[in-house]
Amino acid sequence: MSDEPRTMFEKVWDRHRVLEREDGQTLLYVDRHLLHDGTAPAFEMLRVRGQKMRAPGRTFATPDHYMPTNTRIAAEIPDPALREMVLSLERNAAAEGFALYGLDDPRQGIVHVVGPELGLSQPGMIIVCGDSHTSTHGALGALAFGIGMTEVAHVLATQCLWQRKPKTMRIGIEGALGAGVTAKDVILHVIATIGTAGATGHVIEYAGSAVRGLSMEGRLTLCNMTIEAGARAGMVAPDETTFGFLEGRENVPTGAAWDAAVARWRSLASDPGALFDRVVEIDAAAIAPTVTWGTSPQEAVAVDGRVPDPATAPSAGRRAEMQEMLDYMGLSPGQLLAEVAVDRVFIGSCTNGRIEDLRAAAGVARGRQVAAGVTAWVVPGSAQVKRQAEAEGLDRIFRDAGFAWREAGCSMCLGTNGEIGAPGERIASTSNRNFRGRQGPGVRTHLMNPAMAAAAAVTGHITDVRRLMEAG
Ligand SMILES: CC(C)[C@H](C(=O)O)[C@@H](O)C(=O)O
Ligand code: SF4
Repeated sequence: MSDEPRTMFEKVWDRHRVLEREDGQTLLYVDRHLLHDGTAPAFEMLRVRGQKMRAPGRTFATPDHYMPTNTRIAAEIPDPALREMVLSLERNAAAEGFALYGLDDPRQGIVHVVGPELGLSQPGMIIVCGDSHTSTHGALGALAFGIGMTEVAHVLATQCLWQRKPKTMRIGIEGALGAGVTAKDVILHVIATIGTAGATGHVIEYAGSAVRGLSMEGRLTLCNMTIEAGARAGMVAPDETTFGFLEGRENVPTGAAWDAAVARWRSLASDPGALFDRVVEIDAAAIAPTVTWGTSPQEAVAVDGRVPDPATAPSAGRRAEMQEMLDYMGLSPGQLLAEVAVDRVFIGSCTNGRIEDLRAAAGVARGRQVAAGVTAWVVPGSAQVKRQAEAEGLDRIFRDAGFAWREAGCSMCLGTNGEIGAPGERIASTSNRNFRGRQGPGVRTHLMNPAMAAAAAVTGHITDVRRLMEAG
């Protein structure tokens, strides 16, 4: 290895290289393979080839996408195809011998909440999963990315993966975040700044004082939505926040092995002078609580702002695109965001379904009532988050305010098992994708942070949570 200063990404990449192919692809060793209940086709590929899994001990699974959040009994899944997804994961776990945190396991949950929570996701690892939001785990200083179904089969069979080396991007966020501004607002602001294709082909390292100041939950939210900027992965250098979060978790080393791991993890940070292919600077103080108005995560503005006017678009193409989004969203140019009424509220997902998110939402819901005509759901990101919230009495706060308190899973983020809105309904959602029809045919989604979603629930319209806080 040369003495050139290296980025954190390069250090992790170098340590996992098995061999290089002439066409520029690298074979990487995979430390952790996470599976969810959409993985059945990959096991079918193995069966067809007569292969067995290479390293079941490095593989961990949990049902999340296709399990409804009003029951824990797979037999009660109404759609036979979805039921089969969940049941086949159980059969494959039994046949191949990998760990399954099933429906009756206190560790079940959304795979991207469960990995960090159980200490399966650790600094310096390569972590893959057949799911785009695998970028989440990079918050711990891992190189974590989503892979396709044939790649899942390849990892199951070999524990290795061919990849082309991505480019690197450093996003520095310096300064202090304002009142009511969360990691969700930071990432929506980043995506609005660089665009949904802004980081295509890159691995982003988030750095700067505002990132250092984020909790682990906040960093997980930041890296989670990195994929919505087109990036391959997002990473944050491990520090005291990371170590404090990991220490004592189920799969984390203890005693002398812990000390050795921490020493190794400290050396992962990008070397001074390491070069990135692209550098972006963001002023933390310029970030407001942010809400999307369109049908792509980049169409986001400050909550105290107005719906943009297509007349101001820089090109005819963009003007037409904006107009189409406004038509779908049922919004008018120049309309105040804070005047837009909502029908439903969804608090949950791998972006914002962690304990800190539920605490923030409960802080707003406490002593208030869900507005008449609004249906509001809280769906914990994992069974462990649910138990913790219940131990803190958050479920009572939500229920007393009129929110539904559900079992852990992807739920309305993905919209399976009828956990969707009705056509034309508007949802304030803490999830990560506001694509057309994502939360049901004709449904309009506004992405925002958990406190703002709770504020929308109790006022019945999009609300600047800072105003609600001032009002007491
Ligand atoms: C179903 C799954 C493969 C998909 C993904 O890859 O992201 C889902 O999690 C999503 O959020 O749309
Ligand atoms: S919560 Fe949503 S984004 Fe996350 S894995 Fe599930 S469906 Fe995908």
